[in-house]
Amino acid sequence: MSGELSPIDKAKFVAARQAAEFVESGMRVGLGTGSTAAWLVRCLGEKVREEGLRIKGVPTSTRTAELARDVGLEVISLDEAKWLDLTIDGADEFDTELSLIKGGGGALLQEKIVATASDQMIVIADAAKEVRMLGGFPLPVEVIPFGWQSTQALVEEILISMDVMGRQATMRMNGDRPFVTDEANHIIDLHLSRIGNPRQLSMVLNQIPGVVENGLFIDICDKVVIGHSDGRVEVRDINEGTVTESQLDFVEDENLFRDI
Ligand SMILES: O=C[C@H](O)[C@H](O)[C@H](O)COP(=O)(O)O
Repeated sequence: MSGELSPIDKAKFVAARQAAEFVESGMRVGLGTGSTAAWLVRCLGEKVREEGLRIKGVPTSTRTAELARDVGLEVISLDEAKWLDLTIDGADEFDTELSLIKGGGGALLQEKIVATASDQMIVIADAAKEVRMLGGFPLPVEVIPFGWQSTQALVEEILISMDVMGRQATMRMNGDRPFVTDEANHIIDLHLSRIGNPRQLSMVLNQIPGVVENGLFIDICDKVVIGHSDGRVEVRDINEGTVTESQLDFVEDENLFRDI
């Protein structure tokens, strides 16, 4: 990638740049997956090279692990880290309670395990990810391949019984084959348009035997760093209820602009 960033990439970049300031030397840091999290990984790589930041990173997917190593981060497994100081990740949607939909890139399982094993989770997002009610983005549900069609039928039955809007469930495809996650599972996307009670839906979905996990992150995220394409960054904190705002410059750094 070279030259001018698109407005959306500028927004993702400034969110990542700001969030990288929460990372301190000595920390064990969960590294999210996706295009926004990739900016974070690049920013951390830059801080390691330029400022001597010393951290151990736990990636949430094979592609994040690859990028993290490429930019010079020390990568360890969650089992080696056991517990993390902080996880920084992207999201597909967030609401006013900082509940999230994640898994657009299929990494929701590792992402939820890593975020839950962290003292703090910070989400980085462009402003378009903010919604009044979750559900506009299809909700990913990770299922084991064995009997996935029966699992999908059970999911659909539950959506009907809960009277959830939309109700359509589709197998995520990669070409003409089902998409396969890092854990060798499949993803069923639920096209719901609005999720009135995300907590209840999450609990009910996870009770179906073939369901491994779903992309609703409830009471996991502590802060959202929201980037705008003009360089403005807002930070919302669930505990302190604070909103801070700052303005970041775009930094022309060839290393940061490498393709994922
Ligand atoms: O599985 C993917 C992750 O949950 C991503 O963090 C999420 O889809 C957001 O991705 P992006 O930053 O590319 O919009």
